[in-house]
Amino acid sequence: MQPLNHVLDHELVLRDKLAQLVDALVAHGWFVGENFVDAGLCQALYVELMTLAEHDALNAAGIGRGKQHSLRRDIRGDAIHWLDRKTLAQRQYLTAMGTLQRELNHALYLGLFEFEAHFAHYPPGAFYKKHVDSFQGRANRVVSTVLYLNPDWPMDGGGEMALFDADQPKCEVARILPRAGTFACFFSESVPHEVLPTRLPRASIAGWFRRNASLGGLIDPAR
Ligand SMILES: O=C(O)CCC(=O)C(=O)O
Ligand SMILES: [Fe+2]
Repeated sequence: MQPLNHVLDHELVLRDKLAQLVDALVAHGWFVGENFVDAGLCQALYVELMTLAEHDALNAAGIGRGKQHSLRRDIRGDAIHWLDRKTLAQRQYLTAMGTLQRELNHALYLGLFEFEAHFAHYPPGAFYKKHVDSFQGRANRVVSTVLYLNPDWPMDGGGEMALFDADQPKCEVARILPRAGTFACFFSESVPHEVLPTRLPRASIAGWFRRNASLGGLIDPAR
């Protein structure tokens, strides 16, 4: 059995991390934390994604949802695999996101009811042009998340995520190196962001907390 103070330490570290995340979301609309997710878990997720990539088990990512879905390599060049809870590492990550969902609902009354996420692999040269993850009036994606998985990332590796100010979308406010353990989240509707062209294979998990949005009797398509 773990000594009680050890368990309490962990609990306090988690509380502190979640409080920092919530404060940043409220103040700026976005949060970035380095070493935010356990290194062993990131390593397991990285191995899983790279194995999927080696076995051609990823699908070219598109834009738009439902009938509007289309492939646009001029807009985004990643290949994806939706998390399906089949491995322990995925279940551990989804459990952590469940904790974050409860905290966001508790602190910000966001009414989040679901989390969807996919692995993403950007081969050298790939990028994702500036966009927002959810359009006003169709706000079923409320909070976007990204966990980076590459064990090392050189300063000249490219592939950073640039975040832009919600009120001044031309104004870049952060540039994030995609290093394992770094976790970013932001409001899906208001924070424009972009993946700069990568020079190395780039591994991540993009995820979204959703609210149910059925439109005029139409059930919103899941993806
Ligand atoms: O991988 C990233 O840094 C961001 C990915 C992204 O913007 C998306 O998948 O919508
Ligand atoms: Fe995005």
